[in-house]
This record gives sequence, structure tokens and C-alpha cells, in this order.
Amino acid sequence: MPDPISSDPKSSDRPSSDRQTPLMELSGISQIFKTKRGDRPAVRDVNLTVNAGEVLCLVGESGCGKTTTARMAAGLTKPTDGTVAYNGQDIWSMDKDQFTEFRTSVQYVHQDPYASLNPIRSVYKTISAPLRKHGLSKGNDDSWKQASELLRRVDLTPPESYLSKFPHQMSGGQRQRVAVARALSLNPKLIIADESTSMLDVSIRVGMLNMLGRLRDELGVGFIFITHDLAIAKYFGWEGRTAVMYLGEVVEYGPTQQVINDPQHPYTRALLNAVPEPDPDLAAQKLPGGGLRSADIPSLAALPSGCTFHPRCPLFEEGLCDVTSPELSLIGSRREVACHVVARESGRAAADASVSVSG
Ligand SMILES: Nc1ncnc2c1ncn2[C@@H]1O[C@H](COP(=O)(O)OP(=O)(O)OP(=O)(O)O)[C@@H](O)[C@H]1O
Repeated sequence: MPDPISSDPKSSDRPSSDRQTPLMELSGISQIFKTKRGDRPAVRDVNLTVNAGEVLCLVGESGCGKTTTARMAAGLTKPTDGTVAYNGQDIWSMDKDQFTEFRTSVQYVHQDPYASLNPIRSVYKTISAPLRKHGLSKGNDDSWKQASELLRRVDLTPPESYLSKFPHQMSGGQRQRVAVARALSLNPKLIIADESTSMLDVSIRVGMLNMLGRLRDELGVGFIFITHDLAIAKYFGWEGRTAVMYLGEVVEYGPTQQVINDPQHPYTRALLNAVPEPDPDLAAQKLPGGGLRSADIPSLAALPSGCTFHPRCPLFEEGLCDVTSPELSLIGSRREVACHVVARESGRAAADASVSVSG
């Protein structure tokens, strides 16, 4: 595997002066749901970018705001604050034609294709409908041909044996592939895959990830890949970047290789600790409960003061972590971490290094 530190920085990691316009840029986006029992700040001040052909993994426990972030990126929900820009343009300031083009270029693949595939539509109808709607088909024969080709792309072969089927006549893995084929029908530049493999058995999951990886490599499609499992981020997004979310905020963000090989935020460490380890000796070295002080995730209705992770954090320092909310700060050249203690220790280490060099 490439050395994460010495490999060429991706364009997104270069200084802003020579940075290309990202394919997608989320700037300070927040989503506060209004409920009968008060406001629920599901996502707070999230800043992320994806360049053409890149993979960005969003990782975190259930309820941390991954899907809400993804829905805002896909233009399915408007942020209550902040902007979502596609090719440099704020999607919520686009005219109708521009917004339609954006919605065809950015496709959302739902975590449960049973919910997103229409049960009374055949596979052929499911895939050909967007082709027709967007004027990409020259008639029935052409639609059939294109739908067949798309099924081959997602390894549903021979396509003729799938085109007339309905969702209930297929397995979960096959339905997922149909959902991906439908997303591909509009030649997207970005696919937002929302835990699209989580409901599947391991072997089907791996097959699905391999197929998506091939599409990523062959078609140059970018991905926002949403998962609660860092092992999946490692498998699918090794060359890309990973953002770890906790209670609606990004707590660690950087090249996947760095985030996984050298996690800095105590929450990322706990998530990695939770990844099952097949080697019994290594498994025995794992900390019980990930080394956290508490397993309970606080409610969005009563967020802890200061750093929202502080009630669970093994690095907790009274008077600091429960008082002030940490900003994301650069640790090294390409990674950001929101932790007072990590930022302080890393600043100390950098100062020590500069003293020893000058001395
Ligand atoms: N429409 C809504 N109204 C109120 N609260 C909501 C709404 N949608 C989501 N939430 C809350 O926002 C928080 C974030 O939800 P979200 O689905 O984005 O998390 P997630 O990380 O994707 O979780 P999962 O992995 O379980 O899908 C959760 O606490 C959820 O209950």
C-alpha cells in the first residue's frame, strides 16, 4: 500500500491558491430539524469537499448525521445554514435547468433499495424511466439496449433474465445493483452511496464494493460513501479521504490512510477499536468499550457543553473540554482534528521538533 505521508498530495490538499474548483463543496452546512419537542441540530457547521473522481467516506455511529449531510449534498434537503456548491455554484441559487442538471450529475443510492425501488416497476421500467425522462433514449429498442448495457456494468448478467423481474423477485444484493444501474443511467459525476452495502451478507457486500470500486476506476465517478464501519472506508476509500462524524460534527478529516493508520481523535480510535479483529492476540489487545468512559451517546435534544464528546472521552480535561467547543485544527499537513488535547500535544510535539532541529 502507498505510504500515506509521502504520496503526492491530492489537489484538495494543496494550498488554496492552486486548488481546482471542487466538484462539490459543502461550506458550513447545518441542519436543524424543528420537532414538537424542540430543535434537533442534526448537522452543525460541516465543511467538506470532493474533487472529480475522488472518494470521500463519511463515517460515524448511527444518528451522527451522515444521511442528513448526504441528503443536503444531493440537494434532497436544503441546509438551514451554509452552502452546497456544485462545480463552484450554489445549488440553491441555480435556475431550474441548472438544478435539473445538478440532480442528474449527482445520484443518491439509498441504503435500502427495497424502499427506493418501486415494487410495481420492472427492472427495465426502473432503469429506462430516467433515460426517457431526460431524453437520453431514442425509443424502445434503444432503451432496452441501454438498460441491458447498464445491467452488464453492475454484473447482472445475462441482462435478459433480469429486465422483466420485479424487486420482490430478486435478492437484496441484486436489488442494490439495480439501484446502482439506475443511478448510472444518467452518467453521474458523483454517486452518494448511503450504507449501500450494510444490509447485505459479507460475501455479497464485498462483491458489491468491488463492483462500485470498478465503476469508480473505469468511469472516474466520484463517491461520497457513507458507512458506520471504518473497515469499509479502508476497503473502498483507501486512496480518498475520510471524515469522521460525531453528533452532527466532523471531528477528524483527512486522507483515509492517515485517519486509519494513525487515528488522532479519541472517537476515531474508539471506532477503529470496534472493528472486529480476526487475530486473537491482536483482539486481546483491544480496550474494553474502546477505552471510552461511557457507551451512551448523548441526545441531540441536550447536547453536552464544550466538546460534545467530553462525557465519553478518555482524554477529558475538566475546565477545558466541558467548557469550550474545539475547532477543527490542522495536525500535520493534511489532517484536521477537533480536540483540544490532541491539538495541544501536537503543537507541543511540533515545537519540540523545531527546537531539536535548530539546536
Ligand atoms: N426529519 C427529522 N426530524 C427530526 N430529527 C431527525 C430527522 N431526520 C433525522 N433526524 C435526527 O437527526 C440525527 C441524524 O440522523 P441521520 O439519519 O442523519 O444519522 P445517520 O448518521 O445517517 O444515522 P444512520 O447510520 O442510522 O442512518 C438523528 O438523531 C435523527 O434521529
